[in-house]
Amino acid sequence: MIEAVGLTKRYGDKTAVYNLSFQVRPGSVTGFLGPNGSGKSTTMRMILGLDQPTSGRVTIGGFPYRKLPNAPRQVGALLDAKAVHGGRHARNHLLCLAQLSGIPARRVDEVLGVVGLQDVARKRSKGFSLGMGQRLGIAAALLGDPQVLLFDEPVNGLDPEGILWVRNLMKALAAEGRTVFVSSHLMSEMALTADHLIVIGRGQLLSDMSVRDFISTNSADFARVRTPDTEPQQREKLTASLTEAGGQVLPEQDGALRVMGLPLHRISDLAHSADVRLWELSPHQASLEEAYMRMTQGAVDYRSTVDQRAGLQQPLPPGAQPPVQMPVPGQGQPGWYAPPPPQQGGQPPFAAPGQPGPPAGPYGAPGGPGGAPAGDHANPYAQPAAPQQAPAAPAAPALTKPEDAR
Ligand SMILES: Nc1ncnc2c1ncn2[C@@H]1O[C@H](COP(=O)(O)OP(=O)(O)OP(=O)(O)O)[C@@H](O)[C@H]1O
Repeated sequence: MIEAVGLTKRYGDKTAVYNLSFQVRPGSVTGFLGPNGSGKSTTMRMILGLDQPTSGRVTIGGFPYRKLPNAPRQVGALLDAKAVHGGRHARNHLLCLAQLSGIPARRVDEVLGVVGLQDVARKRSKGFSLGMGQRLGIAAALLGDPQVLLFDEPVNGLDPEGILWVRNLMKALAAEGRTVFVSSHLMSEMALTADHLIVIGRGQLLSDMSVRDFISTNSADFARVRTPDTEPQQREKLTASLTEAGGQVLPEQDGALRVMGLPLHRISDLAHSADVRLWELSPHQASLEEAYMRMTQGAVDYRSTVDQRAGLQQPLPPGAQPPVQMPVPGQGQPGWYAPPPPQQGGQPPFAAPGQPGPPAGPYGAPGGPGGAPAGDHANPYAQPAAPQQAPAAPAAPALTKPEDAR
């Protein structure tokens, strides 16, 4: 188990992580979600002893990483897939890592097979695509057959087939009882991969709950109701009638109403009784991505001015509380963006009604046979598809993090 207690990290006057406490348990995939710059990588580096907390502590199995006996056999991590000596062959790179940690050479060939790089094992990694680099990084993480695995944005640069493979790999590793901690800024991906979610914004905890609870808390049903555009008084009349009947009514940016707490047939009856004509009455479900954006929108460091003009800061649904954000030294004023007044224009973030994406997902159960003995010759994670070939394309991947540019 990974446990953080009051974890805080400051770089000069910049607070990257503030008073973060959470637990990551074995046997499940825990998604670590947050917008760019929210402190995910910093937290992972502190877990791995690569950065010292300014205050608080984080332990793995009760030990800080640096005091963990035989750490490379217990903990594997993919932090930065580009941190590879590009002049080395993929196999040599893994061999060096294995030798440093006293891991037998045959394990190198095993993990190359696991990640589907066996056919390019003797190619220099500087010719690798971003996706191949990710696979090599994942191979390195798996080398010591560790019980605890950390992956920082593992699907970065992967094609859809690669994303599906990573998703199944994570689930298979967790099904074997391992602790799997995966960071991402994509809610949709985590909803399909993770069992549990830890959401942070500006280095602070925003949510810590199972995916199931996150979905039931955040993807409430609602109805969209539209009255004739030419008769605004009809809209007001209906709003009053629905509110009086116990419904929660929010204006949508396109002039429709979002109604919660009343079934469709009741809305229809109420409109009829109030002598209001309807142009639209349709059932919807708020998407998980929308809930995540709402949760983190006050904690986004980098925001397009176009987003602001377009009203991408969404109102809270009735009853929902904005995340409590304590002022953090070095982070300026924490903010919750108030809903724009209905007349100010703007659009909801998603044109179509959302699909919450059940955690089981369209891809079914984990691919690996749970409980397969470690080091078994049968490859529990191997993908059926052919490995990617060495690309002719240039290798230089796009910089993805602000710190890469430093
Ligand atoms: N070594 C450093 N020195 C100064 N500031 C840093 C350093 N490392 C991170 N930061 C800052 O701390 C904050 C958190 O960064 P971090 O990389 O942990 O976020 P992240 O959630 O992993 O972001 P991303 O999703 O973009 O990778 C950012 O504002 C970042 O610029």
